[in-house]
Amino acid sequence: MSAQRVDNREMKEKNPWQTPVTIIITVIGVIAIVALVTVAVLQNRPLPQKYKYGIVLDAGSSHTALYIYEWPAEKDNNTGRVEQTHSCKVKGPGISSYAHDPLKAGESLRVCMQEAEQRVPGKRHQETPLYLGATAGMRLLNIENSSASDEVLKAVESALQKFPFSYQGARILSGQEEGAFGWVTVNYLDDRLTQGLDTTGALDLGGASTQISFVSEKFDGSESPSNSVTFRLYGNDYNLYTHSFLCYGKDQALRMTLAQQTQSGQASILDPCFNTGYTVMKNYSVLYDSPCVSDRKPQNAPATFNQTGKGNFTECQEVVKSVFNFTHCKYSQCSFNGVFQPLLQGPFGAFSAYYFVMNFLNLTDTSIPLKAVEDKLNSFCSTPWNQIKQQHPDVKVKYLAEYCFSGTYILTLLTEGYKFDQTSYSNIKFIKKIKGSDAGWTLGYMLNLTNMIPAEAPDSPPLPHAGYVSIVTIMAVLLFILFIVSLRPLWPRCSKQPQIV
Ligand SMILES: O=P(O)(O)OP(=O)(O)OP(=O)(O)OC[C@H]1O[C@@H](n2cnc3c(O)ncnc32)[C@H](O)[C@@H]1O
Repeated sequence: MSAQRVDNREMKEKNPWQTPVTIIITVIGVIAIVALVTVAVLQNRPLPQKYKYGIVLDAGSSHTALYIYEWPAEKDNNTGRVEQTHSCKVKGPGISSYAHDPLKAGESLRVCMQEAEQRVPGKRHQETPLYLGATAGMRLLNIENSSASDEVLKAVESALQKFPFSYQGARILSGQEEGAFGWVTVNYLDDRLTQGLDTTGALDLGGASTQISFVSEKFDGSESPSNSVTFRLYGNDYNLYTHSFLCYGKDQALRMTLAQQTQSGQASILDPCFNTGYTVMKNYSVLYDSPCVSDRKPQNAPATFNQTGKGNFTECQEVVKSVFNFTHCKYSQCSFNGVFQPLLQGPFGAFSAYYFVMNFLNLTDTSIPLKAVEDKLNSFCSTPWNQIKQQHPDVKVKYLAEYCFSGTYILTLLTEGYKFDQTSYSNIKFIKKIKGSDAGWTLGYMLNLTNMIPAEAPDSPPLPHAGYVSIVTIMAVLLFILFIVSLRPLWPRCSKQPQIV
């Protein structure tokens, strides 16, 4: 018995693992490593995300829409992070239609603005920039009656200032800005700018104007400087070709085709761009009340005329072509109306009315031959109006009645106007949204005004949280192993027989 006790005591003395100092060192080592990993996990955990907001009102010719954008607060300069979180369509017509009662233009925005108050968190209201940009409807009103357009903008401004956001102004965008910001939006949402990828062109068809914007190797801006916009974005230089055709939005283009058909001031017309059986009475002074046609109003015309559908695509295309001027061009090449256009290049995103119309007509597949597009339009235009109405009871009658014209106009604008051929047509994608955000000029406008697209590429991001934690954990485990190995001389040799001294 007593010999065994002596043995145990001697084994303890030989095995330093069992000495208090070694135990304390080991415990401290383990605690230090656990603390290191814990600090790595806890301290570097991302803080709960805070967001910033921006509001843009698109005051178009046909209507106004409000968009709310959101992005993580600490990543203003990062890429592809701004998203549209809400949109609101203002009831009623565009603000330019309130020229005779400007206060109503301001009032019309109230419901959507109240919605924005609900959607943006209260504590962010004051720092949220609010912009209103007016497009071709107001451009036309400004041409026609500049004091009326000033009054409308003033009324809109005072209505917007009543809301708790950081109001940044209401102004009329130039056609060039509208085209360029539409192009920025499309390429930003596609993540093409950050990565310096080849860009996508932008085709925007509004109610009163239409824009074409694209980058072409053949275009350096020298042949037509007024069509050139240069950008330096994320460290890359872009020389963008852009042109906005005022009056070539689909509503004003329709006016022009009607003006073309009523030049002799007749009391009725047989319109090939409307379905057979469609008939409506129109007012001459209302039709010609636009700078796009006002100088062509026939003398001695009656007050009204009857428009009756004839439903003939080929004849419709002839009327549509007559509103384009293809004869003079002082440049190496032109689209139409003597406007320079370089060679089409790359893919294109076509949005706004391009999408609404082609989507309705089931013509968004651009891989089909152009002949098939014509055939489909031919068949749609020749369908009697009654049948069209029966087949689409839920579609707004105004849109429904105009689809034959709108489809024919879009095909003519693209192929005869911009010179898309079978190959380049298949590079067009009709789009409404990209990653949840509407395609249009508003996002590009806000990104520009809030300086959210840097000229130079931002520094590469630090290690992500998960990577950081993994590295610290691996280092800690290695340290622990090293620590254990460094104590090797002190390891007990339990397998060996205790030495009897
Ligand atoms: O840019 P501007 O020229 O000022 O015009 P806008 O901003 O009012 O233009 P939109 O893109 O909102 O709309 C373009 C056109 O499409 C029409 N539109 C809207 N929804 C449509 C639908 O579902 N089907 C057919 N047309 C539609 C609308 O009336 C306009 O004529």
